[in-house]
Amino acid sequence: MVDIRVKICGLRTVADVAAVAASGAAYAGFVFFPKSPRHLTIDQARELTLAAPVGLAKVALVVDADDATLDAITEAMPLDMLQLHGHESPDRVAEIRARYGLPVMKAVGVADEGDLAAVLEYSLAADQILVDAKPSKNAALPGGNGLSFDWRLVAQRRWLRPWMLAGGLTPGNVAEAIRLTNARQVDVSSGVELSPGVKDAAKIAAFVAATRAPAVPRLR
Ligand SMILES: O=C(O)c1ccccc1N[C@@H]1O[C@H](COP(=O)(O)O)[C@@H](O)[C@H]1O
Repeated sequence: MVDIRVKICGLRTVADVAAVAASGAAYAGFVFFPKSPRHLTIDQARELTLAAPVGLAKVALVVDADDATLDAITEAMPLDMLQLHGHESPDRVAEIRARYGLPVMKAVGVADEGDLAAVLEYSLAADQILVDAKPSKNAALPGGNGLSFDWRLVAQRRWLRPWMLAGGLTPGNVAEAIRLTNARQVDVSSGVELSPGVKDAAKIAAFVAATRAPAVPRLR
């Protein structure tokens, strides 16, 4: 059985961190985007990252952040990865990667085949690509909307960089998403919540368990 690496994003409490660690997820995501119900202050995020056990990778999610914001975040807490979820150009991604010495995951929004060109564009600059659903034009958030895309668009894709599937995943659909796409990494936020920003330990455990289920057939 292939071990699928799971990222649970948008943690807001020490109990969330404990639930994610207990679930066997590989990554814990912390959101720095004031419009999000999952937004953390630097002090809040510092407390959560310090509570994370060794082995749980701590990911800071930012949206078009400037250097001052990134300086403040990276100086205040231990991090293992930066997730760029805005309109950062490939040059800006490379600049951030060099400046902070942390692996960078660039989010690419997908609604149709044409959007996949961006995966190649960012593959030289970023360490990983997050393939997420493209938000609607009037969406308040660039991610974390519980919106999925047609997974067949990324079925069996092989790219230069490791990639992670995101967008509208839930404990109920993640096994099928993995089966269809052959993704080795998955990311979820709203699908493991009781309400926006309120994570549920049982849903987190069920989500990770669903990625481990022997019923998930491998395609090769
Ligand atoms: O979660 C947020 O609030 C968020 C805010 C701004 C940008 C991205 C955000 N979340 C990311 O979006 C994916 C998909 O979310 P969902 O599972 O569809 O709710 C999530 O995993 C985060 O990486």
